[in-house]
Amino acid sequence: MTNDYPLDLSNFKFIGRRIQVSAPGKVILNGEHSVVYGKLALAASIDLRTKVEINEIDLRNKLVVQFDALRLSFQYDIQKINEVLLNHPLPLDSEDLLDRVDNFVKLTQPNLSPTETLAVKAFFYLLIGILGSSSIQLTSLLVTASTELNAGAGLGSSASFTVCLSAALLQLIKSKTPEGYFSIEGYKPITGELNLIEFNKQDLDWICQWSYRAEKIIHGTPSGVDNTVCTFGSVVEYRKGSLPKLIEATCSLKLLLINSNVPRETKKMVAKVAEYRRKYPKVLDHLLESMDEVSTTVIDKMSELSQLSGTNTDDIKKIHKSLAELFTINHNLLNSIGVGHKKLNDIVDILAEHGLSGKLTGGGGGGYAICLIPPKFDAVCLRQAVITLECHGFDVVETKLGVRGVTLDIFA
Ligand SMILES: Nc1ncnc2c1ncn2[C@@H]1O[C@H](COP(=O)(O)OP(=O)(O)O)[C@@H](O)[C@H]1O
Ligand SMILES: C[C@@](O)(CCOP(=O)(O)O)CC(=O)O
Repeated sequence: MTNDYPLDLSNFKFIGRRIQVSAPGKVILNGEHSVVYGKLALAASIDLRTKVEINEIDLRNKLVVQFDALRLSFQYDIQKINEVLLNHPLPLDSEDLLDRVDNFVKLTQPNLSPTETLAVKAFFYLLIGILGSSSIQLTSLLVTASTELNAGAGLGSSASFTVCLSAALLQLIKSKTPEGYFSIEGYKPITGELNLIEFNKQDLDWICQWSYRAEKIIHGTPSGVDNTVCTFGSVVEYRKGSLPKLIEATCSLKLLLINSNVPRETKKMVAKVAEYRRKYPKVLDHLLESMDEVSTTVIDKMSELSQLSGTNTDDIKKIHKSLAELFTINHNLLNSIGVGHKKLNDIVDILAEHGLSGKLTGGGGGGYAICLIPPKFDAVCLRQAVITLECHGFDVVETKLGVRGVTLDIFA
C-alpha cells in the first residue's frame, strides 16, 4: 500500500454524517512513571488540542485515512475490512481482536515505520472494536487526524489521538442507532436520553475506557492518567484503580512548556523503568515511593494555596518556593530511575540560573520539560530565561492548565 500524503481533500464529496471532535494534550506535574506502579500523580490538560474528523463520503466502498502528525495517508476497500475484520465481530476487550488487527496491519501495510504501525493498529482496533460492538455497517468514510501537539514528546499526544478517535466513533454509532444500544452481548446499553449535541458522563466513561485500551497498543502498560486527563480535562489527582479527583486550585497556575527536541518513545522509557525495577527491586520501590510522597506534598501545598487570599503574599511566596523545590526533587528522582537526558538537565539548569524551577514531564528520555511560573514573577527575568533557552535550541511556549476535555465541535 502506498502513502498518498497529503490527499487533496477537496476531491471528496461529503454526503452524510460529518463529525469533528477535539481533545487536549496533558502535562504530568508530578508522578510520571511512579503512577504506572500505583503511586499518586498530579496531571492537567493543556491548551493544545488534537482534532479528528469523520465524514461519510461519496466514494464507493472506500475507507480513506489521513494522519497529519505522521504525514501518512492510506485507503482500504471496505469489503476487505468487512471480510477480514468485521464479519465475525469481537468486542473491544477481546485479546483475539488485538491479534486480528495485528495480523491485518502486518499483512496489508508491511512497510510502515514502527511509529506509524502503532498509530494504524490503534486506529483499526478502535474502528473495529467500536463498530463491531454496534449494529451499524461500515460505509465509505474519510477519517482525518491533526494535532497542535508534538507527537511522542511527553504531552500525551497518543492519548489525545485515541480519545478523539473513540469519541468520533462513539458519535457515529450514537447517531446511527438512535435506540442507543450496542448489539454485542456484554456491552451495557447506553441508557438515558440520547444526546447528540455533546458527550455526557456515560459517553465520557466509554471514551476513556476505549482510549485506555488503544493506549495499551501504543504504550504497553499505560497507567491510565493520560487518557483520563485528555477525556475529562481539568487538573486531576490520579491513582490507578481509584476514581480521579479534580483539583480546582491549580487552574490559575501558569506553565512554560520547553521542548528539548530530543525524540523518544514512551513505551521504551516505561520498559526501561520496568527493567531497572526487575534488576533492583528494593532500590526502585523506594524511589517510586518517594515520588508518591512528592505528589502528596505538592497536592497538600496546592490545597493550602487555594485557601489563601491574595493578600497573604508572604505565605503564597513560601508555598511557591516549596512547589519549586518539590519540582527539582521530582526531576532528580526521575533521573535516578533512568528516564533523564542531558538536554533536559540543561533546561533545568538554565531555568535555575534565572530563579525558576523545572522538571521533565511524561515519559522522559527527551521530549518536554515544564516550568511553573510563580505569580508576580519578574517579567524581564522570565523573558531572559526564554531567550536563553531558545538560544540553546529549545522551543518554548506558555500554556494554560485545566482546559476542557474532549468536545464535540461539529456534528451535521
Ligand atoms: N495525531 C496523531 N496522529 C497519529 N498518531 C499519533 C498522533 N499522536 C500520537 N500518535 C501516535 O502515538 C505515538 C506517540 O506516543 P508516545 O510515545 O506515548 O508520546 P506522547 O508522549 O506524545 O503521547 C506516535 O508515535 C504515534 O504512533
Ligand atoms: C510515563 C507515564 O507515566 C506517562 C507518559 O506520558 P507520555 O505518553 O510520554 O505523554 C506512563 C503512563 O502513565 O502511562
